[in-house]
Amino acid sequence: MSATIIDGKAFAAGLRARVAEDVRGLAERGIAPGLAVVLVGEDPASQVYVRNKAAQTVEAGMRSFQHRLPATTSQAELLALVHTLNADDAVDGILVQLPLPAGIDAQAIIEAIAPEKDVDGFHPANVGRLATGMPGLVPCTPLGASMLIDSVRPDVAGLEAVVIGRSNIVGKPMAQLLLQRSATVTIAHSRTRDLADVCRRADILVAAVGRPEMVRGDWIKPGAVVVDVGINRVPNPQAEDGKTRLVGDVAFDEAKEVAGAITPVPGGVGPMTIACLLANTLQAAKARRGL
Ligand SMILES: Nc1nc2c(c(=O)[nH]1)N[C@@H](CN(C=O)c1ccc(C(=O)N[C@@H](CCC(=O)O)C(=O)O)cc1)CN2
Repeated sequence: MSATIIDGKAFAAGLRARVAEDVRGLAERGIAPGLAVVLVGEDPASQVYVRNKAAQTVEAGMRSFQHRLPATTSQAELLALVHTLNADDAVDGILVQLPLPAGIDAQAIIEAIAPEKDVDGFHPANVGRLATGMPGLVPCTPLGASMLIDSVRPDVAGLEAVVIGRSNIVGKPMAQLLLQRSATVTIAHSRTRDLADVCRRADILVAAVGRPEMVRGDWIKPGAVVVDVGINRVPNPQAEDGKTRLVGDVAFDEAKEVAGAITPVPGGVGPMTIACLLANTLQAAKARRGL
Protein backbone atom coordinates (compact mmCIF):
# COMPACT_ATOMS: atom_id res chain seq x y z
CA MET A 1 0.00 0.00 0.00
CA SER A 2 1.27 3.45 -0.85
CA ALA A 3 1.79 6.07 1.89
CA THR A 4 -0.12 9.31 2.37
CA ILE A 5 2.08 12.03 0.89
CA ILE A 6 2.23 14.94 3.33
CA ASP A 7 1.86 18.15 1.33
CA GLY A 8 4.21 20.57 3.08
CA LYS A 9 3.75 23.20 0.38
CA ALA A 10 -0.01 23.39 0.98
CA PHE A 11 0.41 23.25 4.77
CA ALA A 12 2.97 26.07 4.63
CA ALA A 13 0.63 28.19 2.48
CA GLY A 14 -2.11 27.72 5.09
CA LEU A 15 0.24 28.70 7.93
CA ARG A 16 1.41 31.81 6.04
CA ALA A 17 -2.23 32.79 5.47
CA ARG A 18 -2.94 32.47 9.22
CA VAL A 19 0.14 34.57 10.03
CA ALA A 20 -0.95 37.21 7.50
CA GLU A 21 -4.41 37.37 9.08
CA ASP A 22 -2.89 37.93 12.52
CA VAL A 23 -0.55 40.57 11.09
CA ARG A 24 -3.58 42.43 9.66
CA GLY A 25 -5.02 42.49 13.17
CA LEU A 26 -1.80 44.03 14.50
CA ALA A 27 -1.78 46.59 11.65
CA GLU A 28 -5.15 47.86 12.87
CA ARG A 29 -3.38 48.63 16.16
CA GLY A 30 -0.52 50.37 14.34
CA ILE A 31 1.94 47.50 14.74
CA ALA A 32 4.05 46.22 11.82
CA PRO A 33 6.30 43.29 12.72
CA GLY A 34 9.75 43.53 11.11
CA LEU A 35 12.20 40.80 10.13
CA ALA A 36 15.87 41.51 9.39
CA VAL A 37 17.71 38.86 7.35
CA VAL A 38 21.48 39.02 7.02
CA LEU A 39 23.32 37.26 4.20
CA VAL A 40 27.11 37.16 4.14
CA GLY A 41 28.72 36.03 0.89
CA GLU A 42 27.29 34.70 -2.34
CA ASP A 43 26.30 31.10 -1.64
CA PRO A 44 23.76 30.45 -4.43
CA ALA A 45 21.31 28.40 -2.34
CA SER A 46 21.43 30.95 0.50
CA GLN A 47 20.71 33.76 -1.96
CA VAL A 48 17.53 31.96 -3.08
CA TYR A 49 16.42 31.26 0.52
CA VAL A 50 17.02 34.89 1.55
CA ARG A 51 15.13 36.21 -1.48
CA ASN A 52 12.21 33.89 -0.68
CA LYS A 53 12.25 34.93 2.98
CA ALA A 54 12.05 38.61 2.05
CA ALA A 55 9.25 38.03 -0.50
CA GLN A 56 7.16 35.92 1.89
CA THR A 57 7.71 38.39 4.76
CA VAL A 58 6.28 41.21 2.65
CA GLU A 59 3.43 38.98 1.39
CA ALA A 60 2.46 38.33 5.01
CA GLY A 61 2.23 42.10 5.59
CA MET A 62 5.42 42.39 7.64
CA ARG A 63 8.40 44.68 7.14
CA SER A 64 11.48 43.09 5.57
CA PHE A 65 15.01 44.41 6.12
CA GLN A 66 17.71 42.76 4.04
CA HIS A 67 21.43 43.12 4.73
CA ARG A 68 23.74 41.65 2.11
CA LEU A 69 27.39 41.72 3.06
CA PRO A 70 30.45 40.62 1.06
CA ALA A 71 32.18 37.30 1.82
CA THR A 72 35.16 39.34 3.05
CA THR A 73 33.09 40.72 5.99
CA SER A 74 34.93 40.28 9.28
CA GLN A 75 33.40 38.77 12.39
CA ALA A 76 33.68 42.17 14.12
CA GLU A 77 31.71 43.86 11.30
CA LEU A 78 29.00 41.23 11.43
CA LEU A 79 28.79 41.49 15.23
CA ALA A 80 28.45 45.27 14.90
CA LEU A 81 25.49 44.83 12.51
CA VAL A 82 23.82 42.35 14.89
CA HIS A 83 24.22 44.84 17.76
CA THR A 84 22.64 47.59 15.61
CA LEU A 85 19.69 45.31 14.76
CA ASN A 86 19.30 44.32 18.43
CA ALA A 87 18.88 48.01 19.25
CA ASP A 88 16.54 48.80 16.33
CA ASP A 89 12.95 49.02 17.56
CA ALA A 90 11.54 48.38 14.06
CA VAL A 91 13.19 44.95 14.04
CA ASP A 92 11.34 42.16 15.87
CA GLY A 93 13.25 39.25 14.37
CA ILE A 94 16.88 38.79 13.32
CA LEU A 95 18.11 35.92 11.18
CA VAL A 96 21.68 35.44 10.02
CA GLN A 97 21.62 33.03 7.10
CA LEU A 98 23.79 29.93 7.54
CA PRO A 99 26.30 28.72 6.53
CA LEU A 100 28.60 31.68 7.16
CA PRO A 101 31.90 32.04 5.28
CA ALA A 102 34.97 30.37 6.79
CA GLY A 103 36.60 32.63 9.32
CA ILE A 104 33.35 33.72 10.98
CA ASP A 105 32.41 31.88 14.15
CA ALA A 106 28.69 31.18 13.65
CA GLN A 107 28.13 30.37 17.33
CA ALA A 108 29.56 33.76 18.40
CA ILE A 109 27.16 35.49 15.99
CA ILE A 110 24.17 33.44 17.20
CA GLU A 111 25.00 34.28 20.81
CA ALA A 112 25.15 38.02 19.96
CA ILE A 113 21.51 38.06 18.77
CA ALA A 114 19.09 39.27 21.45
CA PRO A 115 17.21 36.09 22.51
CA GLU A 116 13.83 37.82 22.18
CA LYS A 117 14.65 38.61 18.50
CA ASP A 118 16.23 35.21 17.76
CA VAL A 119 13.57 33.96 15.33
CA ASP A 120 15.84 31.06 14.35
CA GLY A 121 15.65 29.77 17.92
CA PHE A 122 19.39 29.01 17.90
CA HIS A 123 20.48 31.20 20.85
CA PRO A 124 21.42 29.14 23.94
CA ALA A 125 18.66 30.91 25.89
CA ASN A 126 16.03 29.62 23.45
CA VAL A 127 17.70 26.20 23.24
CA GLY A 128 17.47 26.00 27.05
CA ARG A 129 13.84 27.12 27.03
CA LEU A 130 12.94 24.36 24.58
CA ALA A 131 14.88 21.77 26.59
CA THR A 132 13.11 22.78 29.81
CA GLY A 133 9.64 23.07 28.29
CA MET A 134 9.44 26.86 28.70
CA PRO A 135 7.83 29.02 26.01
CA GLY A 136 10.38 30.48 23.58
CA LEU A 137 11.40 30.65 19.96
CA VAL A 138 11.80 27.19 18.40
CA PRO A 139 14.03 26.47 15.35
CA CYS A 140 11.95 26.73 12.18
CA THR A 141 12.73 23.47 10.39
CA PRO A 142 12.00 21.11 13.31
CA LEU A 143 9.00 23.24 14.28
CA GLY A 144 7.62 22.85 10.75
CA ALA A 145 8.43 19.12 10.72
CA SER A 146 6.57 18.63 14.01
CA MET A 147 3.52 20.42 12.59
CA LEU A 148 3.55 18.03 9.62
CA ILE A 149 3.80 15.05 11.99
CA ASP A 150 0.87 16.47 14.00
CA SER A 151 -1.19 16.70 10.82
CA VAL A 152 -1.11 12.93 10.33
CA ARG A 153 -0.35 11.58 13.85
CA PRO A 154 -1.61 14.11 16.43
CA ASP A 155 -0.85 11.85 19.40
CA VAL A 156 2.70 10.49 19.46
CA ALA A 157 2.75 9.73 23.19
CA GLY A 158 4.47 6.40 23.83
CA LEU A 159 5.46 5.94 20.18
CA GLU A 160 9.05 5.16 19.17
CA ALA A 161 10.61 8.15 17.41
CA VAL A 162 14.03 7.99 15.78
CA VAL A 163 15.78 11.17 14.66
CA ILE A 164 18.79 10.59 12.42
CA GLY A 165 21.14 13.56 12.82
CA ARG A 166 22.31 15.48 15.87
CA SER A 167 22.73 19.02 14.55
CA ASN A 168 21.82 21.99 16.73
CA ILE A 169 19.59 23.29 13.92
CA VAL A 170 17.47 20.22 13.28
CA GLY A 171 18.30 16.93 15.03
CA LYS A 172 18.53 18.05 18.66
CA PRO A 173 15.53 20.44 18.66
CA MET A 174 13.48 17.88 16.71
CA ALA A 175 14.20 15.31 19.41
CA GLN A 176 13.17 17.84 22.09
CA LEU A 177 9.87 18.56 20.34
CA LEU A 178 9.06 14.85 20.08
CA LEU A 179 10.06 14.31 23.72
CA GLN A 180 7.77 17.19 24.74
CA ARG A 181 4.94 15.20 23.14
CA SER A 182 5.93 12.13 25.16
CA ALA A 183 7.38 10.07 22.32
CA THR A 184 10.20 7.66 23.20
CA VAL A 185 13.05 9.35 21.37
CA THR A 186 16.33 8.00 20.01
CA ILE A 187 18.86 10.31 18.35
CA ALA A 188 20.91 8.32 15.85
CA HIS A 189 24.03 9.63 14.09
CA SER A 190 27.11 8.66 12.10
CA ARG A 191 28.51 6.56 14.98
CA THR A 192 25.25 4.69 15.68
CA ARG A 193 25.65 0.94 15.32
CA ASP A 194 23.09 -1.01 13.24
CA LEU A 195 21.40 2.18 12.07
CA ALA A 196 18.99 0.32 9.79
CA ASP A 197 17.80 -1.81 12.73
CA VAL A 198 17.38 1.28 14.92
CA CYS A 199 15.28 2.90 12.19
CA ARG A 200 13.14 -0.22 11.74
CA ARG A 201 11.68 0.19 15.22
CA ALA A 202 10.58 3.81 14.56
CA ASP A 203 6.90 4.71 14.42
CA ILE A 204 8.11 8.23 13.61
CA LEU A 205 11.33 8.47 11.59
CA VAL A 206 12.96 11.85 10.98
CA ALA A 207 15.95 11.91 8.63
CA ALA A 208 18.24 14.93 8.88
CA VAL A 209 21.69 13.73 7.89
CA GLY A 210 22.38 15.39 4.55
CA ARG A 211 23.17 12.13 2.74
CA PRO A 212 21.18 11.60 -0.45
CA GLU A 213 18.67 8.73 -0.22
CA MET A 214 20.54 7.05 2.63
CA VAL A 215 17.38 5.69 4.31
CA ARG A 216 16.16 2.75 2.23
CA GLY A 217 12.67 1.28 2.04
CA ASP A 218 13.63 -1.77 4.09
CA TRP A 219 14.76 0.49 6.99
CA ILE A 220 11.17 1.59 7.52
CA LYS A 221 8.58 0.03 9.81
CA PRO A 222 5.33 -0.59 7.91
CA GLY A 223 2.91 2.27 8.58
CA ALA A 224 5.55 4.62 10.05
CA VAL A 225 5.46 8.39 9.60
CA VAL A 226 8.61 9.34 7.69
CA VAL A 227 9.79 12.95 7.71
CA ASP A 228 12.60 13.80 5.32
CA VAL A 229 14.51 16.95 6.23
CA GLY A 230 17.34 16.38 3.74
CA ILE A 231 17.81 18.70 0.79
CA ASN A 232 20.52 17.26 -1.46
CA ARG A 233 21.36 18.32 -4.99
CA VAL A 234 22.45 15.36 -7.11
CA PRO A 235 23.24 15.00 -10.83
CA ASN A 236 20.16 14.41 -12.94
CA PRO A 237 20.95 11.69 -15.48
CA GLN A 238 17.74 12.55 -17.38
CA ALA A 239 18.85 16.15 -18.01
CA GLU A 240 21.22 16.70 -20.93
CA ASP A 241 22.30 20.16 -19.78
CA GLY A 242 24.03 18.89 -16.61
CA LYS A 243 21.23 20.19 -14.40
CA THR A 244 20.80 18.71 -10.96
CA ARG A 245 17.72 17.47 -9.09
CA LEU A 246 16.77 17.63 -5.44
CA VAL A 247 16.50 14.49 -3.34
CA GLY A 248 16.04 13.97 0.39
CA ASP A 249 17.83 11.70 2.83
CA VAL A 250 15.17 9.03 2.21
CA ALA A 251 14.84 6.89 -0.93
CA PHE A 252 11.33 8.19 -1.54
CA ASP A 253 10.07 5.68 -4.13
CA GLU A 254 11.02 2.72 -1.94
CA ALA A 255 9.92 4.34 1.33
CA LYS A 256 6.46 5.36 0.14
CA GLU A 257 5.60 1.70 -0.45
CA VAL A 258 6.19 0.89 3.24
CA ALA A 259 5.46 4.07 5.23
CA GLY A 260 2.02 5.15 6.41
CA ALA A 261 2.78 8.79 5.63
CA ILE A 262 5.83 10.51 4.18
CA THR A 263 7.06 14.01 3.34
CA PRO A 264 8.41 14.48 -0.20
CA VAL A 265 11.50 16.46 -1.23
CA PRO A 266 10.92 19.03 -2.56
CA GLY A 267 7.55 20.14 -1.21
CA GLY A 268 7.69 18.63 2.29
CA VAL A 269 9.52 20.11 5.25
CA GLY A 270 11.43 22.75 3.19
CA PRO A 271 8.49 25.16 2.62
CA MET A 272 7.59 24.89 6.33
CA THR A 273 10.95 26.45 7.28
CA ILE A 274 10.08 29.90 5.94
CA ALA A 275 6.42 29.69 7.03
CA CYS A 276 7.59 28.95 10.60
CA LEU A 277 10.08 31.82 10.37
CA LEU A 278 7.14 34.16 9.70
CA ALA A 279 5.19 32.59 12.59
CA ASN A 280 8.22 33.07 14.88
CA THR A 281 8.59 36.71 13.79
CA LEU A 282 4.93 37.32 14.61
CA GLN A 283 5.40 35.60 17.98
CA ALA A 284 8.49 37.73 18.71
CA ALA A 285 6.68 40.94 17.70
CA LYS A 286 3.78 40.15 20.02
CA ALA A 287 6.00 39.07 22.91
CA ARG A 288 8.14 42.24 22.67
CA ARG A 289 4.96 44.27 23.10
CA GLY A 290 3.60 42.09 25.89
CA LEU A 291 0.69 40.88 23.73
N1 LIG B 1 19.74 30.96 9.69
C1 LIG B 1 19.30 29.85 9.07
N2 LIG B 1 20.03 29.34 8.08
C2 LIG B 1 19.60 28.20 7.46
C3 LIG B 1 18.36 27.61 7.82
C4 LIG B 1 17.62 28.18 8.87
O1 LIG B 1 16.53 27.68 9.29
N3 LIG B 1 18.11 29.31 9.47
N4 LIG B 1 17.86 26.51 7.11
C5 LIG B 1 18.50 26.12 5.87
C6 LIG B 1 18.02 26.77 4.62
N5 LIG B 1 16.64 27.26 4.57
C7 LIG B 1 16.36 28.41 5.20
O2 LIG B 1 17.19 29.21 5.53
C8 LIG B 1 15.65 26.66 3.72
C9 LIG B 1 15.89 25.45 3.13
C10 LIG B 1 14.95 24.92 2.23
C11 LIG B 1 13.78 25.58 1.94
C12 LIG B 1 12.81 25.08 0.93
O3 LIG B 1 11.77 25.65 0.76
N6 LIG B 1 13.15 24.01 0.18
C13 LIG B 1 12.36 23.56 -0.92
C14 LIG B 1 13.29 23.33 -2.12
C15 LIG B 1 13.99 24.57 -2.52
C16 LIG B 1 14.97 24.36 -3.66
O4 LIG B 1 14.53 24.12 -4.77
O5 LIG B 1 16.19 24.46 -3.41
C17 LIG B 1 11.69 22.24 -0.59
O6 LIG B 1 12.25 21.45 0.19
O7 LIG B 1 10.61 22.01 -1.14
C18 LIG B 1 13.55 26.79 2.55
C19 LIG B 1 14.48 27.32 3.43
C20 LIG B 1 20.00 26.36 5.94
N7 LIG B 1 20.31 27.65 6.45
